Amino acid sequence: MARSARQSPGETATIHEQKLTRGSGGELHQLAQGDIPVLTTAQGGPVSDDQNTLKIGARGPALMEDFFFREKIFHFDHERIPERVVHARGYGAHGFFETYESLAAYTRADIFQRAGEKTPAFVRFSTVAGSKGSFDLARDVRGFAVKLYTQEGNWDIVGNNMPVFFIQDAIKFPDMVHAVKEEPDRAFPQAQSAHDNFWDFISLTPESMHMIMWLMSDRAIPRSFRFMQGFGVHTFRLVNAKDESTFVKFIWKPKLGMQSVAWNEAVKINGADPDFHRRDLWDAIQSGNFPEWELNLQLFDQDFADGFDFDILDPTKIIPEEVLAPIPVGRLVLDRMPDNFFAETEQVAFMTQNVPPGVDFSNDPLLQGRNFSYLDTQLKRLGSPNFTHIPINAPKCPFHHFQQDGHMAMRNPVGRANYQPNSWGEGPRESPQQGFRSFADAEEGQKVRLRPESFADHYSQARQFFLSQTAPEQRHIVMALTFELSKCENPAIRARMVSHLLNVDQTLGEAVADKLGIGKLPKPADAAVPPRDDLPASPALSIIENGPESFAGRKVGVLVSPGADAGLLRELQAAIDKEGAVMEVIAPRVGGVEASDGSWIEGKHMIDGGPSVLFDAVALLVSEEGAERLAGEATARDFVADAFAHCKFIAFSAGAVPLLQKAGVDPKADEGMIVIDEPEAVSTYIESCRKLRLWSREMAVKL
Ligand code: HEM
Repeated sequence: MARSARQSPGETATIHEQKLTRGSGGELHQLAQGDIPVLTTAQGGPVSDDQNTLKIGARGPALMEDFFFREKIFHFDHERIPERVVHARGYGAHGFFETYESLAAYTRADIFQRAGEKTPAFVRFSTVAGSKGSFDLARDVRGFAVKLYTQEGNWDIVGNNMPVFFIQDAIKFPDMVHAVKEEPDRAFPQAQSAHDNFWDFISLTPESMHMIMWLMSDRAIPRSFRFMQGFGVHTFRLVNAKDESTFVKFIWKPKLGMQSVAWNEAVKINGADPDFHRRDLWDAIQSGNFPEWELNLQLFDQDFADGFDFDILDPTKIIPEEVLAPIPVGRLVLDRMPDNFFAETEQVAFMTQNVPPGVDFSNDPLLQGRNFSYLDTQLKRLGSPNFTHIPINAPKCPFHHFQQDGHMAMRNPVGRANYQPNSWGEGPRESPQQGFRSFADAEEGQKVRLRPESFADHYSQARQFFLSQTAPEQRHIVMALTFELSKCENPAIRARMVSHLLNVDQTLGEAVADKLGIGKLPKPADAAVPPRDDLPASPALSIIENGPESFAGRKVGVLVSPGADAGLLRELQAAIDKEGAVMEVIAPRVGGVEASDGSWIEGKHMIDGGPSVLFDAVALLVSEEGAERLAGEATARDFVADAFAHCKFIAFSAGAVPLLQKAGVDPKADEGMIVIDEPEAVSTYIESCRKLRLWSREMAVKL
């Protein structure tokens, strides 16, 4: 009888604390033993060697017969699915929605019938333009897509962190997305709107001007997904048990308040931590700090719609909160990260047309188009009409239908009847009482391709948004437009955009023209209808005006050196904990430093890997000798100079002065520079941090 050749030799190798087995070519093998299961093929067959293909002799050709290798590589070769055509980069989390009070007067949706009802939820946040591997701090809209697994099927509110959109009709969506994505001949820029094609399209699409104000504002560079609002954008309907309809707009408001970063900071964050937003959500949820939003409804009837300044079907318009107060109706809490990113976050399929009975659509032409697009795109992306069989997409309520077969059918019907009506006495059957009934709106008219005249005002609300911003926020809009347009090679596009900005606000147009070096102001663009200047400012639109007055959920970076005051660090840690914030230590070496009292301070970051852009505020707890030494390092000087330039509150021990000076920062520059040699000063520092940023410094640093 022939004996098989030796397959895997068994010499032991010790790599630090790991005991492995060494193969004949020096490669390492980890063997199953104890509780560690045996590796198998996808068919369940146990595997003996996962390091070497099957060959003729150790140096010979590989064999087709190696079914294990072939299965492994075959599967790997097919791992990728198409990324989303938009919103490719995203991050999701599980949680629940809790209803405050019954809304039965407005809707028969089961989710709103009982106070205290908890409905499972999955939320995916995203950027729009960049591909799956792009960075988090792009200047971009953020997707805010919520899937509510209600007792009457899945309800998806597929929203954004801005309440308006670029275009009024879905037929323009492919053009708009083509224009913003990388240019097709050169395949760049990635995840950036700062290029000719985007601004060419925008400057020829005046309906986008309101959205452009939002996109150029700080809303486009949020500090965290946790600090963003979300909007359903369109007008929807709620329909009650008597089939009466109320118009509704959906708004999510973050409990921790809104916050954004500065553009100069965003650019640096993208280099320091391209996963900044992901990591932030992961860290918060894993540490039990569950982010929360309140769902607010703006409810109105036909009379309000008829009397409102703009068409409520136009997705480039808002209803200001001062005109129609939002009503909080429930809270959304995110308390669990997915077990597997691909299975859940990547495969989740949101669709605007997923609404339960009691929620209905309006005729907004953008929404109507979306209702077609999302189903279509899921088939392309997930590859089978059975994408609802994937657990993240399956309803959590009982469901019964006659759809069958197709690729990867996981839930297959049992029994004889796969049609109805049938005479087998088998269901499921329709229910006029429980089933979805479209609101029976009276519609009639000619079949036309027409934009309503009521959509023609493109500038008034753009102006209202701009004038509702605080001075620093207006400056940021000017700087954002200047930056973006400076990346356009074609001067005609820059000038064309300025011609629109003059219609939004004369000072805005002039400021951008000046910064771009456009000598002669262009004529204001021809407006379809004259822009209004009588819309009152809406303070609700400003982030700064609506600050949280709390530092909860934020992060302090503490730079330490050998000889740092451990007692002060403990005081600081206690005060930050009490505030509901997080402290992280940055040290010259990640292993940490010895404090003045001989205790050891662990580092979370090394100075090169922990720049101040990763933190909301910083503290410099360094000895004088440590400061002298750090002052010789560019990363340490940048740490301080950036924190100052980004208008952050800076606490420092007296020893830190040489470092501040070498970084070009005057220790007495303003009230944002706080000496903390005494424990009492720690509370002054934390109180200051509640303002989040000292924007009054901005003019001095010319951010
Ligand atoms: C108010 C306007 C819009 C908003 C708020 C919006 C929001 C979103 C969000 C949040 C996502 C990402 C969903 C996720 O996280 O998986 C998304 C994806 C997508 N949107 Fe929109 N969108 C808008 C307009 C449109 C329009 C007009 C169309 C097409 C006519 C469209 C087509 C798509 C497609 C094809 C995807 C990719 C879906 C996927 O592959 O899963 N969107 N949109």
